[in-house]
Amino acid sequence: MGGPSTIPEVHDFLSRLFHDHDLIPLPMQSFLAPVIARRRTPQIEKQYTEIGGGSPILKWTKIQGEAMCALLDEMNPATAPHKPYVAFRYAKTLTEDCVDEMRRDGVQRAVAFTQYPQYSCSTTGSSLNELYRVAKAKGWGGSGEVEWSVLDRWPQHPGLIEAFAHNIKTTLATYPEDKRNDVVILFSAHSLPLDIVNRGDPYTAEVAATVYAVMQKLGFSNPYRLTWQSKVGPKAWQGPQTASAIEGYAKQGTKDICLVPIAFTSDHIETLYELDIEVKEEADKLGVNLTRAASLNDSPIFIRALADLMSNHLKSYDQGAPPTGRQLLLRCPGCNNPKCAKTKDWLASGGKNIAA
Ligand SMILES: C=CC1=C(C)c2cc3[nH]c(cc4nc(cc5[nH]c(cc1n2)c(C)c5CCC(=O)O)C(CCC(=O)O)=C4C)c(C)c3C=C
Ligand code: FES
Ligand SMILES: [Fe+2]
Repeated sequence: MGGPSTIPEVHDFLSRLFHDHDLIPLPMQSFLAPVIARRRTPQIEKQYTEIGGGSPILKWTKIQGEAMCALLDEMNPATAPHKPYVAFRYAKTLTEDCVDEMRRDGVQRAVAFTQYPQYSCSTTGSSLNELYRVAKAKGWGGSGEVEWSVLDRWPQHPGLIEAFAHNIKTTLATYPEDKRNDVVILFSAHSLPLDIVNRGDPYTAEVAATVYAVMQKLGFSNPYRLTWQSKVGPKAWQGPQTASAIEGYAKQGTKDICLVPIAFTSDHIETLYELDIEVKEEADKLGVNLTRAASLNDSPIFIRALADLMSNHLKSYDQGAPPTGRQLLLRCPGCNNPKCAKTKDWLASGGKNIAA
């Protein structure tokens, strides 16, 4: 997805986001998207200003990619050297610029590695559809110049689970020992509109799978719930919302809550503004002592997990595994987006067969 690194980039970021029919299918999209983007820009600019003048997502993604590749060069000398490229959906580096850069470098073998641990057609699906669109438009996919494979989801990778559990334990350790196990752990994920959930999107189930695995790793030491944040617009979204869950628990007498962002691997506006400023202020008013587990960012456990995932992926590919997992090839039962079918066929062929 990416985020604007500076305030002047906010408008273009929002404009691309609202033009994305895979994320937000609007009627008369090319007319409405610029209107909504323009109307929303001042408020979002203010939020990015409050978190230091931009999104740190590019910084973290580069750090993670470079550190992962340094480890991979040691773990997998057979496929070295490894080089990370960033393909954001709505901010720089955009997928089209990333593809140009890869082409200039003469890349012959590439892995599309989603940085969303849990798969949603609105996020990873949209990014893969964009990769297909760009490759086709530039005559790159299907040209035989490059061989693609895909790492499309990793909601329960043991290293990911360990990295989350480690950061949670670090935060819980700040509580007095006699209160520590009573702290309610509130896992918070970006919500989805219910029509997307009901279309059969895998995200809700995969986020829940991550949460359960983390709690298992923690030995179910604390009571916990999964709640959903960042609802936008008038539609019905997956609930309960994180802010109302805190309100509900405050009414029930809960004093200590530890928030855990579970569907992003680095900080951005949803953690730094929505959780740390907006939700925190509300919790203070309700008399709830709210803490937050750190995002994974440059966690060495997490970076080792990325390298391990990629190393296993490259090794099994070299031993004859297909370019994509089976799960990527199954469309949502309610999918009526023809782009999904074309992208999946293209990826199943390792980026070799482009549809006419
Ligand atoms: C797992 C992550 C995300 C899912 C799933 C997701 C779905 C989703 N989002 C919107 C609408 C908006 N999202 C916006 C910002 C935004 N979204 C995510 C992640 C997920 N979105 C991130 C990381 C960010 C912020 C990037 C940053 O730099 O911090 C925005 C823009 C901000 C705003 O206007 O409030 C919108 C709009 C929908 C409709 C959707 C599912 C269909
Ligand atoms: S919307 Fe899920 S596969 Fe098309
Ligand atoms: Fe979003």
